[in-house]
Amino acid sequence: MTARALFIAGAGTEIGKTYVTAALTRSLRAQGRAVRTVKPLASGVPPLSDPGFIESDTARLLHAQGLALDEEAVEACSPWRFSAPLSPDQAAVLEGRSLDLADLVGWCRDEIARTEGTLLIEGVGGLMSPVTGAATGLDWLRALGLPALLVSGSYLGAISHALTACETLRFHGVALRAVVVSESPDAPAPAATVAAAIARHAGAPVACLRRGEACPDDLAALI
Ligand SMILES: Nc1ncnc2c1ncn2[C@@H]1O[C@H](COP(=O)(O)OP(=O)(O)OP(=O)(O)O)[C@@H](O)[C@H]1O
Ligand SMILES: C[C@H](N)[C@H](N)CCCCCC(=O)O
Ligand SMILES: [Mg+2]
Repeated sequence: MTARALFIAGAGTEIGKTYVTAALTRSLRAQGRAVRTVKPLASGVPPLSDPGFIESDTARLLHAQGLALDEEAVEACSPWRFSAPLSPDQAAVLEGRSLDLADLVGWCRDEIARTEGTLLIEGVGGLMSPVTGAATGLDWLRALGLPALLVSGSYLGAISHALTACETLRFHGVALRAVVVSESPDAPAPAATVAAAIARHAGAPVACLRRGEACPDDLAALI
């Protein structure tokens, strides 16, 4: 069995990838679709025993899948976890560890092969944030050959960040399934206005997720 898989990339960090991925996961599950959601490489994740773990991407994604927060589920969702809230390569160094792109790609390929239904893979930081000492998130995405869902914010500057990421994906031949604008706090323009500006140049459908909103049906229908 081979999953229909999608890579959730970011125009930057802390802009809503996990929020959007969790919302999408809930929406697909509510429609009765088989979905598995993973964040293979995660930095800023304290140990499971730490009360702060509940705020981690791994915890949020497990919660969206209705899974228990136990060691087995955590390991299956995020096999490479680092405590420091830094670029993962730097966080790994602080723990005297390192990560090889081939291992990360191999793990994802195995998940794609054994998952039934839809597999959502959340990336790390922005599209070109480092994932190892040598490789970026774009290298990871290209090696997997998956289509991308690009998550953007709506803060001032987000339009250029999103379109720069769209151009980079296009240049490297990565299929862009859709862009999702996740409303940033205190943004000076409505998220819908930012989404419309991105839509004029993105060459892909653009959806908008207001603060606290669930996944819009038109976005779930694209996945
Ligand atoms: N549309 C939204 N509504 C409400 N809260 C949101 C929304 N988008 C993002 N957030 C909140 O903003 C914060 C950052 O979002 P999130 O963790 O999804 O970013 P990220 O892109 O996944 O970051 P990272 O690069 O660390 O993976 C979180 O607290 C999240 O819950
Ligand atoms: C800790 C943070 N929330 C993410 N997990 C990692 C973001 C790395 C960004 C690196 C960069 O592009 O400068
Ligand atoms: Mg995240």
